[in-house]
Amino acid sequence: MSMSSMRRIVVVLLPTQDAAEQHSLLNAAAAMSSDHHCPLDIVALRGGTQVDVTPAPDLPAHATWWDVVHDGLVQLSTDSLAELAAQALAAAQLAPTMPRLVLLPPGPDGIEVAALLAWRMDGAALGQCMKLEIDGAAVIGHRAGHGGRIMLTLRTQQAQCFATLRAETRPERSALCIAPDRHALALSGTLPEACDVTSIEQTDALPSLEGAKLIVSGGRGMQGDEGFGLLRDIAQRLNGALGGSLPTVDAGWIPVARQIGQSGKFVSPRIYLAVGISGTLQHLAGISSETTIIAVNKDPDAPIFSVAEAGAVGDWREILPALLDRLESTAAEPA
Ligand SMILES: Cc1cc2nc3c(=O)[nH]c(=O)nc-3n(C[C@H](O)[C@H](O)[C@H](O)COP(=O)(O)OP(=O)(O)OC[C@H]3O[C@@H](n4cnc5c(N)ncnc54)[C@H](O)[C@@H]3O)c2cc1C
Repeated sequence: MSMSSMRRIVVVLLPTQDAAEQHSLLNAAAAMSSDHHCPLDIVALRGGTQVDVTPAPDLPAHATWWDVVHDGLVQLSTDSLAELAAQALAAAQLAPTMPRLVLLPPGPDGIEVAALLAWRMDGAALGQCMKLEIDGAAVIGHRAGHGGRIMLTLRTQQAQCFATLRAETRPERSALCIAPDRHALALSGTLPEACDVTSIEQTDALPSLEGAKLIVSGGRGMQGDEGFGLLRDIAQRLNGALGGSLPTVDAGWIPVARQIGQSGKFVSPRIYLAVGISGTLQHLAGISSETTIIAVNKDPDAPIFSVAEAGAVGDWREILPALLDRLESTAAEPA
């Protein structure tokens, strides 16, 4: 491969991202770097009080890890993170003359920081991609548009490209660990001033998907509000969060903030109860490979059963009321 078509891959890890998302991105970036013989740098950002990220996934031997700490990074706003990322890219001297593909973890913070960096560095912003290819001097990004209703293919030759990447397939559980070439960088450049934050009380009584240890999730098979009412009661009993597939958001049964999948949220609970969900790749792409899936579906051949650790074949109309009764009677039993 000629140097002119060589592209450096730089992964920027944010302190606001959860470990499963970071590992999934690192696995995908490592595979791309090995396939295309591209240099790979990982820039892990954190404030002075945050714990550092251990380079756990199986990284290629040629990877370089930059542990970047800034004592002034207290407020984790996307403006501060973008500023720190820009300072880190300059300080780590990641050959700005070589074309770069800069990758951030998927999710709202990653998307915003990628866009801010593209704007600052006059590069191409490819948005939240499900797949990225390097074809000579070009980078090709595949991503969903209009909430997953159309697929976009974006091709750019720009030297600086910025994207988030959520891999299409569930990454393998990673084998630990090749320690990459590791450097520490302490930065002290000015960061944007902290702004006042006003908290707005949530109207939704259930916990949000972010950080939830248990998620009760429904699909098109729930057929409406009655089914989702039962799921909500079960989630409340178990102190879990409520989620759903894309069609349930389209139907207005749950808010878009609770959509799980490729064009929705990435979640990594310990347990994911999937009811009336068929288990398409686009839905499973939003669930960590570390999560234990329990499925309820009336179709024994539904693909969700091939990834579920336990399940029940049957109609939710029979299974869920019995489950709720059981939870209520257990709660009522004297301790
Ligand atoms: C680019 C792109 C992005 C996408 N992004 C997402 C995304 O982020 N999230 C997402 O979810 N989808 C996404 N999709 C859509 C995805 O392809 C599927 O259409 C969707 O995941 C299917 O949702 P579902 O499982 O709820 O519905 P279905 O596939 O229709 O499955 C319904 C299931 O319910 C079962 N069922 C029916 N009645 C009952 C009953 N009474 N009791 C028990 N089981 C019952 C059926 O057997 C069936 O398995 C995306 C698609 C594209 C092209």
